[in-house]
Amino acid sequence: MKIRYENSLPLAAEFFSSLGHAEGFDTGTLKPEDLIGVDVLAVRSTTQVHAELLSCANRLLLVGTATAGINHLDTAYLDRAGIRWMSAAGCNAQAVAEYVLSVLFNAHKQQITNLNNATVGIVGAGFVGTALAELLEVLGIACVLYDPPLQERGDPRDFVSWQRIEECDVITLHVPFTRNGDYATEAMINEQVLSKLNCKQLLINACRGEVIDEPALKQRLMADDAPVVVLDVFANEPGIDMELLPLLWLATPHIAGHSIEGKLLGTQRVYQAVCELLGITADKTLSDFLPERPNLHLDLELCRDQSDNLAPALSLALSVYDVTNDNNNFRQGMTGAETFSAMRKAYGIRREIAGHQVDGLTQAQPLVAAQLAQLGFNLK
Ligand SMILES: NC(=O)c1ccc[n+]([C@@H]2O[C@H](COP(=O)([O-])OP(=O)(O)OC[C@H]3O[C@@H](n4cnc5c(N)ncnc54)[C@H](O)[C@@H]3O)[C@@H](O)[C@H]2O)c1
Ligand SMILES: O=C(O)[C@H](O)[C@H](O)COP(=O)(O)O
Repeated sequence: MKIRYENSLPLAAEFFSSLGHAEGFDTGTLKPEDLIGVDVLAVRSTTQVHAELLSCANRLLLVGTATAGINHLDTAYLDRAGIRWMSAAGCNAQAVAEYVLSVLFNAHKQQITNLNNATVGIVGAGFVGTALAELLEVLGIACVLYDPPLQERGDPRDFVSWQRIEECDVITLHVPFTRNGDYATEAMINEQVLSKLNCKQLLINACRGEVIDEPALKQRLMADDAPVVVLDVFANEPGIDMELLPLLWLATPHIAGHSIEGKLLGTQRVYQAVCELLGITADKTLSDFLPERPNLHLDLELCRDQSDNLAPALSLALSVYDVTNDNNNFRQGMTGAETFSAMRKAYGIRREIAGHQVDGLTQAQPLVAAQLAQLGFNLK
């Protein structure tokens, strides 16, 4: 079994080397002839797997992407060619949900959005949308879901109309990037939608840049009553439109899903698919590789703050991950396509909430303790 893997899959050598001859390649360097004699190709979203790349592949059985998104795979071609493909669906849903939570807590802190009486409109109620809705429910923050494909398939949850989404205080996008079909998402946030949003509304995109019509967004953001916008993803990455950056409240270089757990789970899912292909048991688990849990200390004064019951969760969640640090680093370092890719490559992937232990709580704070435990913190 010959496996080629993109070097950005963390621990790929550890996972794959016992399965056969496993060899890494740097992003952007894989050539069609490198796939001669290869059985498995493992990538992340930064390798476009299309007919031309696969033109010399003579024994390819499986293409696995260690990501949630699949728009970098030509799945129609793979199906026609009889090559199996798989994605790591849901691997980084918690990471993206925690990214959005960090945005929301910063918006609350800076009085852009009062989360105590705001409604969050979640567009796309798959793995990420659902993980986010669960966090918001624990915190008592109102949210509504919009997902016509799921609704049509009989998902029993309550869904709202698009019109209701446009009225939400926060609109957060968690759909795949699709160009065809009844529910194509390409430019679903277009000039018409943007014209209905106002400066009290917050729009977050952590799915794919192409879901927003960027020229229309740029135009809209130049007006006085423009919505507040946060982008983790951009059209044409890594060669993004630099003129957009000063118009955004927060911007990050497509790292919403880059948690340690999310990335390792992505690699593990591809490893499991290869084991299945070989008919062997997948015996390597994430706990073999995850580092020790860091400790956090909760300031008990925050639990006594009667004016804002979100204060303890906000403080802890932002100490786990504060998106404004990534925003600052991005703005300081970003000069063009090369630095966009370099920043993503060098990103110090973070641990998720569940990877943290919290001390400082006493039996006098049972409600706060219950909320933090439901958010995923491990209480000492
Ligand atoms: N920024 C990041 O780092 C990052 C990380 C993970 C995922 N993503 C992106 O986010 C997307 C969503 O991730 P996921 O894991 O939740 O995927 P998912 O497939 O579980 O969920 C996507 C949901 O969107 C719904 N949907 C499709 N078209 C729609 C439309 N027109 N309107 C409303 N809903 C629609 C689907 O029915 C599905 O329920 C991925 O496809 C990926 O592109 C980005
Ligand atoms: O689709 C996904 O899973 C995410 O967008 C993922 O975080 C992308 O990360 P990359 O593959 O570019 O490292």
